[in-house]
Amino acid sequence: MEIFDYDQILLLPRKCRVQSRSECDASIDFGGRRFKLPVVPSNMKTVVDEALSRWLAQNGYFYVMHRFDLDNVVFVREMKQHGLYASISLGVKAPDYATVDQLAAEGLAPEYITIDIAHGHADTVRDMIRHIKAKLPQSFVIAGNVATPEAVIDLETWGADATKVGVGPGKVCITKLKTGFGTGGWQLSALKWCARVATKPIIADGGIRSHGDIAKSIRFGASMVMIGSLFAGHEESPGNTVEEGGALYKEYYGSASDFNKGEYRHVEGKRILEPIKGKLADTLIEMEQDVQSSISYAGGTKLMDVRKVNYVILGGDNAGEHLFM
Ligand SMILES: NC(=O)C1=CN([C@@H]2O[C@H](COP(=O)(O)OP(=O)(O)OC[C@H]3O[C@@H](n4cnc5c(N)ncnc54)[C@H](OP(=O)(O)O)[C@@H]3O)[C@@H](O)[C@H]2O)C=CC1
Ligand SMILES: Nc1nc2c(ncn2[C@@H]2O[C@H](COP(=O)(O)O)[C@@H](O)[C@H]2O)c(=O)[nH]1
Repeated sequence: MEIFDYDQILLLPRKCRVQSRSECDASIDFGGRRFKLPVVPSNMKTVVDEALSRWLAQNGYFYVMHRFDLDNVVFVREMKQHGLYASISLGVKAPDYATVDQLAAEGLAPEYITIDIAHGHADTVRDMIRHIKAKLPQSFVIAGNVATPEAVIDLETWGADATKVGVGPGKVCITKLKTGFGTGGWQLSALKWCARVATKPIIADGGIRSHGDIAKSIRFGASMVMIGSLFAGHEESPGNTVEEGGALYKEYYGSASDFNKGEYRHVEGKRILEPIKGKLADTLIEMEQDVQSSISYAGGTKLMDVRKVNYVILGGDNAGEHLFM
């Protein structure tokens, strides 16, 4: 098996088929809706909040609201009152079951539910998928996070409509250091490995450091890319603003950090400061333009044309050119 990460891969251009990059369509169909970009901000407290969720839904982007210190039922009700789709996160504990029951009792099926725990290849996730499918059969269920083909096969078999791949590649992640496990350092090849067996969409989660990594994720099998650090630090980002040495930063912390948990127990995340980088809407427009350019380099006109390109691995034992996935 080849082991590589984003910075060791370059995609190879194919003959251009468009007159202008504006002809390239970066949108994606995901769970029955079409979104402008194959990108979703991480469901973390310093990345997304209610206001951003509303804005993303109103402007044609996918979002997943986080699940911390939040009344999911109120959130879903308000999104629906605004005529917007609802996309929530759940864990696997008793209060999460109660949320599903209450949503079902009130006839408030969210369009998307993401079961979001650190070790998603677990019986607890199987049971939660089954509970959601019984109570809220209309909801599109995303389950994770996982790192192996076996896990993808199990989650799909248990009824997940999409899986989320990535254990430990995140910028504020310390899972690798604390546990010795994960896809940190080889996330892109883990994605490729998982995509080989997937029959449903995959969300590649974590490790994106530049916009070109979005096209690389699509090339290796993702339908959607979850991004934390590149989205944290915008003017609208929910993290607190911190001034240091005359410069302004926003805090970005892991969901399994003591900052998020409120206690130092099973900590697998840390806090960093992200330089403030302007408006989120501008970054999304730049991302769309960059993905359009990726599609044009792929010799295509639509996002999935990126899947057709060859690639090279730079350096290391696996270095070489690859004609097919
Ligand atoms: N993508 C990634 O690499 C990672 C992401 N995270 C994020 O942090 C947040 C908190 O995650 P999490 O701690 O799972 O959520 P929860 O605190 O809600 O825990 C979920 C359940 O899974 C159990 N659990 C957690 N980790 C393990 C494990 N390694 N083995 C067996 N059982 C486990 C917990 O029990 P108990 O606590 O008693 O063990 C609990 O019952 C989530 O948003 C998650 O996505 C966290 C780590 C890695
Ligand atoms: N191991 C941990 N992973 C975490 C934690 N909180 C969030 N995450 C994951 O990171 C990505 C974002 O990665 P980035 O490289 O884009 O910044 C996020 O979507 C989660 O999957 C954590 O505390 N520990």
